[in-house]
Amino acid sequence: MAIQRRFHGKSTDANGIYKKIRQNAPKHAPFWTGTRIFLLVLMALAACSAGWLFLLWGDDITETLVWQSEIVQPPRVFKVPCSEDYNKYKRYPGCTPQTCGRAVTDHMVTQEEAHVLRRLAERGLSVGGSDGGASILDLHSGALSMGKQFVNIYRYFGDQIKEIFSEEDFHLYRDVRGRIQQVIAETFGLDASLLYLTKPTFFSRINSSTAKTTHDEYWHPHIDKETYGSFDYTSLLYLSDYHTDFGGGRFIFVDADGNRTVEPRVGRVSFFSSGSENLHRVEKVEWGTRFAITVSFTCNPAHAIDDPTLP
Ligand SMILES: O=C(O)CCC(=O)C(=O)O
Ligand SMILES: [Fe+2]
Repeated sequence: MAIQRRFHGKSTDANGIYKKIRQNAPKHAPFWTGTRIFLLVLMALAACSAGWLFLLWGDDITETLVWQSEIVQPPRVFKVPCSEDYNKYKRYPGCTPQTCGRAVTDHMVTQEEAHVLRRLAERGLSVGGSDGGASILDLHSGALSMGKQFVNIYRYFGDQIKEIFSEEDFHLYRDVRGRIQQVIAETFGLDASLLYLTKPTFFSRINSSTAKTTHDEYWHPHIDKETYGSFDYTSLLYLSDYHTDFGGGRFIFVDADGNRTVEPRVGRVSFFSSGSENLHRVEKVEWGTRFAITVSFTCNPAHAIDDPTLP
């Protein structure tokens, strides 16, 4: 009852207020009608633009850090605060990440060099390859995906390996990794001689076929320092073009406030500190074939590996 009485009281007051508003309202309404139409048009335009942006960016991309069509000369650097991850490991002054971030440059490796490396990967992987998803070729350990497992390409082919790879190929591979090491050191303010190549460093080939084993599921979000242990800096050299050679397959940084992507381009080098500040994944490849090299670096000399040489 009490509630009913209060409701009636308020209702009477409210009626009075509405009457006052109506009395004070201007008699001519055209101004309001025009504004309403203007607002409706504005809302329709906003909805259309949102639709276009949706089509352009896909459903889960907040920002494209570098588009495939761009040519980035000096590294484009995006700083991010370092995670605590590095505190769990021995610190190496002059190398252990103190400034963290991501960077991309198209200026370190020419398109011709990238094409030579891609042909190397094509030849190596053509003799093996997984049953679906991603296949890898590691010139350091010799690991090559084959069906549902891996073989050692050097043992498998013996002397015939020289029919697949040449000294020049290996020379270029070593040279390119040296340049990448240099640009990482310059960008993060490190002493390049305190940075060491580490494992796994490998070529990847990804297509739209269904992965048959967990090894070949390349699309899961991950932190390189957790996944691989020794990594302090990860770099990726792309050997094929997003849009032209393959669809899907963009590299995505999975940040708390959204997803930021790097679109692969032949000769593009993308590099970043390997801790959880750079959680990332690769979008599923929808068509075509995507080639890349993951070149990894550590600050811990105990995890250093040598450059590969032809046996
Ligand atoms: O190929 C890429 O773009 C990323 C590969 C990657 O995340 C990795 O090798 O850890
Ligand atoms: Fe990774």
